[in-house]
Amino acid sequence: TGSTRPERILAAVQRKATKGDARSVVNTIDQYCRYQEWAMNVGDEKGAILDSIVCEVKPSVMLELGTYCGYSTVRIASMLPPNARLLTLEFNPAYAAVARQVIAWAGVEDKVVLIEGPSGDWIPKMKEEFGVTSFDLVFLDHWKDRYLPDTKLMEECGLLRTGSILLADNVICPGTPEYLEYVRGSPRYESKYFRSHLEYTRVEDGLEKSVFLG
Ligand SMILES: O=C(NCCO)c1cc(-c2ccc(F)cc2)cc(O)c1O
Ligand SMILES: [Mg+2]
Repeated sequence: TGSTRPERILAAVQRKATKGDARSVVNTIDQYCRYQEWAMNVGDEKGAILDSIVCEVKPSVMLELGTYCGYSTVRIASMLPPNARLLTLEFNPAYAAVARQVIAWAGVEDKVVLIEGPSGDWIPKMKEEFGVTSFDLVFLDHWKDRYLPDTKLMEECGLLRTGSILLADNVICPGTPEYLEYVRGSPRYESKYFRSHLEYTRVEDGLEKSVFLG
């Protein structure tokens, strides 16, 4: 049995990135996925938009839905102050196993809590299990048909406060039509589209930033 794509990405990180240097981990993954084999990381172009929003919000408590290999986890964590926390949720145990090692190699494990399992099960437990009051910023990058149900669940569980920001990847490709319709049509959100491209390609994609108004 051969290696998996996430395992090959991890191998590239452990071979080429400087241990403890988060930016070199990010650059190594971008290099590998642009020139060796494509993978579904948010990537460098959309990643720069993500960086600007993380810098603007300066979240104390942030949630990422969909860890995959930990590329955006590392990218975000490298921009957070020491006392800030990034909770990241991954359903797929094989992805989570790789992400843990990428996060450790980058040296950001102290700011990251990686949680394995279904978002629908974990979101209602965030307060009791992780002492979360509300999220300052949520990055949605998991199964596209879970963006809307999980957003409604976060509302219902009181995990969003006035000013909480949702940042959603892939709203064009693969697309999240029901989610877009909801946040753009709801009086409870102020939404804005950041046009970009699908990671490492010329295909259109973008990020939707939605501020929860309470
Ligand atoms: O499914 C995705 N994420 C959740 C994984 O657990 C995902 C997929 C794609 C993509 C795939 C295949 C294609 F042809 C185009 C896009 C891109 C992404 O950025 C993604 O986040
Ligand atoms: Mg994505």
